[in-house]
Amino acid sequence: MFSIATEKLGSNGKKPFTVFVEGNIGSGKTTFLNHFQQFDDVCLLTEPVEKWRNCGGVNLLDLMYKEPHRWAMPFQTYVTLTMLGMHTHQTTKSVKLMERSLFSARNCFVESMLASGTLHQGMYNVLQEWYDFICCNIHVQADLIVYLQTSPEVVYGRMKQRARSEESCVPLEYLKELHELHENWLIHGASPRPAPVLVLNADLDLNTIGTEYKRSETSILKPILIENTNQHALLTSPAKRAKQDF
Ligand SMILES: Nc1ncnc2c1ncn2[C@@H]1O[C@H](COP(=O)(O)OP(=O)(O)OP(=O)(O)O)[C@@H](O)[C@H]1O
Repeated sequence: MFSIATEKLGSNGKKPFTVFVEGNIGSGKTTFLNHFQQFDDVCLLTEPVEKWRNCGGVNLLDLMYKEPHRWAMPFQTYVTLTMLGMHTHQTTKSVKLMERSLFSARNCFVESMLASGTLHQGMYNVLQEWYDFICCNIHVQADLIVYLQTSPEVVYGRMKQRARSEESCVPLEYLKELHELHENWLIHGASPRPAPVLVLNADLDLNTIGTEYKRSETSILKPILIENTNQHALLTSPAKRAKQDF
């Protein structure tokens, strides 16, 4: 057994407060991350979809949808690798905000692929051994999960509208199944949740969702707010004031 050192300590001497943004396809994870661009001390890690679309010139996402029985397994192994890259990404920022995680790949996508027969039981078992190995040997920081909760019909409409070529054949049924798997995991706790879950209503459209995003700010920016309060307290402490007066 060996272990791999991951997270570098942040500038404040602590590991970054790590938040996973989870939700169905088209739930607005990228838009949610973009909202936090305005905060300097937040490291944003968007999902590596572009890597999946171009793995050395091969579009694995497309192949996975076109020939699932053949490509689901290599696709999942690449998802595992690229997600691990995000989990072990080092930052000196106080907060790390990630789009998805190894946990949603494991608890939602891989489960769905086993149930539909896309993944053979043997392939599934190999993936489970990888996840267990990672869990035991690599520190995966998790402090909060933001669940962008949607209804399948709403995200189906958004998916059709954005018309990503690889997703043209994705049926509403698949989104319903992924929705149930997210709900079972994040709301009902059918699989272990690595951190507390904050649920937001992501059915709202772009004009009204800002209030939902704002609602999450205090929870996500907690370490920054605490740090600022401490600094403020230091600046206004009697000793500091005396020094300033002098
Ligand atoms: N572990 C996985 N296994 C299979 N497919 C996956 C996996 N993770 C993501 N995908 C696929 O990758 C594509 C991107 O999906 P995802 O929901 O992660 O992002 P998104 O829809 O771009 O996010 P959003 O619209 O919420 O910003 C989808 O077609 C989805 O089915």
